[in-house]
Amino acid sequence: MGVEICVEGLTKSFGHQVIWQDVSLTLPAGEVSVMLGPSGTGKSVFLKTLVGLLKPERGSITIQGRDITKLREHDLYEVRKLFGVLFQDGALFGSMNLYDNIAFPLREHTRKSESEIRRIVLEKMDMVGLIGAEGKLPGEISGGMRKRAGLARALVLDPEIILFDEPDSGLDPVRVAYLNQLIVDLNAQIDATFLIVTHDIASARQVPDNIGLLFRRELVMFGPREELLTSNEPVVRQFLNGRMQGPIGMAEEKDAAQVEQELAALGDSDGKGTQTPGSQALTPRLLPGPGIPRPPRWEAIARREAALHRTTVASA
Ligand SMILES: Nc1ncnc2c1ncn2[C@@H]1O[C@H](COP(=O)(O)OP(=O)(O)OP(=O)(O)O)[C@@H](O)[C@H]1O
Repeated sequence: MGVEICVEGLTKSFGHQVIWQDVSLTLPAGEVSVMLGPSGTGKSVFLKTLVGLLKPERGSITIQGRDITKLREHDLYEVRKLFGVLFQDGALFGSMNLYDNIAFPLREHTRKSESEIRRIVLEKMDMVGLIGAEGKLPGEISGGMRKRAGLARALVLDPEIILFDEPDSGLDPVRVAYLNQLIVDLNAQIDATFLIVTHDIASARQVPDNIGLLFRRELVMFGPREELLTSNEPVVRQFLNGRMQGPIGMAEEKDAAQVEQELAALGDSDGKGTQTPGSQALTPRLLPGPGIPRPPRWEAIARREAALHRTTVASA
């Protein structure tokens, strides 16, 4: 069914370098959340901290009533079984064919028979559209197929939470569209809690229930997709529109006067986000494919989005 992850007051540093501080958010059970942020703002560090690979200095991460930042290695090992992680390059073993790569967690962490393992591996390969490629080596297949193989491997232990680290990196737009559909379909089918780190704005607009944005060592915003997409907060707007004008600079932050000037030139209020709330366009959400029932939460989301649409139309 997926589990909720509740993060409170989380701070992570490496030596004197604070990566982010006082991050608080709740990833709702079974929902898809996306974490955005300029390069180097610590999105991958956030994923690694959630899964217990990095220890934060302060704050808590509560999963099923336990603060995983306080767990000893043995208990952490148990909690990690709740997670499936899709690393950027799929993180496959180059010398093993896809079947053995995907079977690996089952052989390592369970006592299932080879026939049971075969059933599970083929089921997951089917879910990600890789049937027939069992004997291929990772080096013989495309980047998109490697991602899907990594995803099948992340699924074999039936995780409650799946973390995706830039699943779309290095893929062409068509492969990204297929992968996004696969993510939405999978979420509807297995109901796990998904957190996706991505730079792809089109994906961030269409796929998640919730969006977060890390910037200047802080979580600028985290909330329902429609709230972020219609937000007038300058950092959020700049990032979601992928433009140069705004608080986010090439290498460092810009000064306030420059930001104000740029936003004024764009006709974007006074740079302080004082436009009418909800005046930004809301991209339609990506729906599960034919034959895949929509999860129950979709009705409530559709009502929320329709209400927001009515407000937008009324204020236009
Ligand atoms: N193990 C580590 N030790 C020291 N510094 C680290 C470590 N891991 C990450 N960092 C630093 O943390 C910062 C954030 O890195 P991270 O990879 O999480 O950023 P990101 O937002 O995922 O970037 P990108 O979008 O470019 O992938 C970087 O400055 C990086 O050098």
